[in-house]
Amino acid sequence: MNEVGFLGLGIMGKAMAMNLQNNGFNVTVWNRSQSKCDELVKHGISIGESPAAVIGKCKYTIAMLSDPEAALSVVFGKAGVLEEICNGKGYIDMSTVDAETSKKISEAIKSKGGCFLEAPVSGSKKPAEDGQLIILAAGEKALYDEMLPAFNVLGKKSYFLGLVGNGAKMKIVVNMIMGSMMNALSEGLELADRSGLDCHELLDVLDLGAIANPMFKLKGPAMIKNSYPPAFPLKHQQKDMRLALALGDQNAISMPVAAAANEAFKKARSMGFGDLDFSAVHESVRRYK
Ligand SMILES: NC(=O)C1=CN([C@@H]2O[C@H](COP(=O)(O)OP(=O)(O)OC[C@H]3O[C@@H](n4cnc5c(N)ncnc54)[C@H](OP(=O)(O)O)[C@@H]3O)[C@@H](O)[C@H]2O)C=CC1
Ligand SMILES: O=CC(=O)O
Repeated sequence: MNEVGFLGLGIMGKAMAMNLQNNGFNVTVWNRSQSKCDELVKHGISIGESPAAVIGKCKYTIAMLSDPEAALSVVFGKAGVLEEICNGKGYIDMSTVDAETSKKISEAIKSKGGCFLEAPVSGSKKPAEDGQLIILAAGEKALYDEMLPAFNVLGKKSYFLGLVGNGAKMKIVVNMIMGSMMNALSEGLELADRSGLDCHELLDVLDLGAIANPMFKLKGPAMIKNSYPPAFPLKHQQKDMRLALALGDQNAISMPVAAAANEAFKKARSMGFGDLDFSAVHESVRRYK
């Protein structure tokens, strides 16, 4: 397995496609905006003119797209995945979407004889560049086994979680927790600052105690400087909170903390911070001075 297709060259997709190419795979890419494909040609990566063209060329094709709408349109749209998927080909969607979207895609792929795996990832731009993602796969186990050489390049650990939908749900639950934690840090930094404390000392104290975590350590110093270079865009974190709240609705789980965090991310989006890092939710607290 060394010919792999890759659809979607955003922050994550570009890093993942490059990793595969640098580690012995021959990658063929497609992206809605052609300029992002052109940048990769100098690294030996080939370009397909549509999702269908990539599927036609490659036995295995990975997708890394922004949201459920994008994932569906690349599969069901004109010159989309469904036009060329067939017996003997595998489609692996690594985007963060809800379980219903994933199941819809799975059923369509299977109706054409293809194999499907959902495989969303935990870990951001840097883990994607370093091949240190956590892969949350579900769907056809045989395809999972065939994809392990690629997953071993992309990630530090892969899980097979069973039926399609379980990978999507696991990813959404993880990101719901992450989004709530980011809001707690934002409020904590603001409270420390406005009550006369040193925010760097707050981060030191947090880092020594029971709630130390890599996210606070990584994002905290930049947040103190009001700097939010996008690694995980805020608009995608808010999408994940929205999907988590919908999953909570389906299961009648009361989630007031997640609901409040979602409101803060929505506020930050309405303030124009959707394309910045999700830590920019800090601005929705800060600007209420
Ligand atoms: N960034 C991160 O830290 C992480 C992100 N994720 C998830 O991975 C996925 C990708 O994230 P990321 O790379 O950050 O996102 P980006 O916003 O950087 O990239 C999104 C990609 O989706 C494409 N796209 C958007 N809408 C459409 C559409 N209608 N049709 C076709 N293509 C479309 C974009 O194409 P174009 O270039 O033309 O706009 C681009 O290739 C998301 O689901 C996100 O939640 C998961 C883990 C970490
Ligand atoms: O989905 C985002 C991440 O950091 O994981």
